[in-house]
Amino acid sequence: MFSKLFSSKSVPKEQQIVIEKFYQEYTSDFFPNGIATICQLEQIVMIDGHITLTLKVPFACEDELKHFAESLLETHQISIIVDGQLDVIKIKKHQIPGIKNIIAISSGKGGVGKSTTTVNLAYALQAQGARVGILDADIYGPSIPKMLGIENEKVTSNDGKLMTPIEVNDLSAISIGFLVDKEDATIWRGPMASRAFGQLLNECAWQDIDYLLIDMPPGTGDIQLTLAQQVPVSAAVIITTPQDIALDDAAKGIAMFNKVDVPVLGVIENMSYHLCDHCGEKSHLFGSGGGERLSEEFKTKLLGQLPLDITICQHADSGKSALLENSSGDIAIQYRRIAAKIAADLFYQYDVRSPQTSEILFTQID
Ligand SMILES: Nc1ncnc2c1ncn2[C@@H]1O[C@H](COP(=O)(O)OP(=O)(O)OP(=O)(O)O)[C@@H](O)[C@H]1O
Repeated sequence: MFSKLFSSKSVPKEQQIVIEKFYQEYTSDFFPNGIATICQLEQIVMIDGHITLTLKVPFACEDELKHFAESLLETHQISIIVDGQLDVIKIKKHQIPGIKNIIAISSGKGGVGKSTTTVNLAYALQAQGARVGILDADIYGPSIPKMLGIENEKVTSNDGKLMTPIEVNDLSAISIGFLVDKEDATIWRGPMASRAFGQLLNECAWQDIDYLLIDMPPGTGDIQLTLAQQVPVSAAVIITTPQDIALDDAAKGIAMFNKVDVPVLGVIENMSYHLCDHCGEKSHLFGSGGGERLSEEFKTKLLGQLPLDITICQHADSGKSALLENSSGDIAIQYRRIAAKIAADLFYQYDVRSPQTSEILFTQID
């Protein structure tokens, strides 16, 4: 089977054999059953003097592919470049053109950092190789335009029918904030808000979006329930802070998604701790262990714990992100890791519901 794949004459035979064996046996947190059962090996060729392994990958995990190359170098002293060709699997069937998967980012309570986390996760998914969009469904308090540094933008249309999302740093974004003044939207009520939201989703010219993150309005009222039911959401992620009150509300959020059969991928505990600038000591200003207890109680995952950090706040206020400003810093790395977990868990969600071999899984999807 592999003779065809390894036909390049320029990659020495002994190295090909070692790489093939390593690929066949490699497992990690992201590939518990082996990378070979999930990713499709396309070719191993020499490009510009570098051994290049091309893989078709069904979820965004650029960092994990780098880790694969580093492990090979460490164990066998063979240096390769992994060229991950992302071909994201559509988890839930839907008719919205230009979008593969929709992920709701939700919080039971306002002010826990849902919009900030949405923006940073969007950049982090992008850093993992994906094309990402953000839909700001926070009709009453759209903060995404400001956090993306595009608050003065207004939506246009290329064809006179569909809205063209605003492009910023290769993200596509749409928000009620691009259509009406903030003050106008705050007086909208139930049906009007739902209609506006439906338009943002369905009447927008989305293009090649692997993951559309929806910044949900905070809370678990009628509007949130309607949105969760109306939209073909593949999965939800819950943002909370460690305070009891936020955790109680986050629990209501998980219960709401359970009620409408939307899988909850996990909980992100934001403002989880603070690192002292001087001594580096970790202090849990709002308590500790809450996110963990919550995820255990609801049999979901604690996807990550993010610090309370002034730079996160400053970046959000000035339309920036740690992912762009300091991409190798600790904060960026944490967001990237959470993003890869979300992408992987979303994929495995499909695998769990359809327990077939990965080969069948690839051919089965449209
Ligand atoms: N990890 C963090 N460290 C420091 N500041 C943060 C962090 N996360 C968010 N913030 C700040 O907290 C404030 C609230 O964040 P954000 O607007 O994202 O919350 P939200 O949950 O979306 O609120 P709402 O639901 O009311 O829209 C912002 O000023 C933001 O910069």
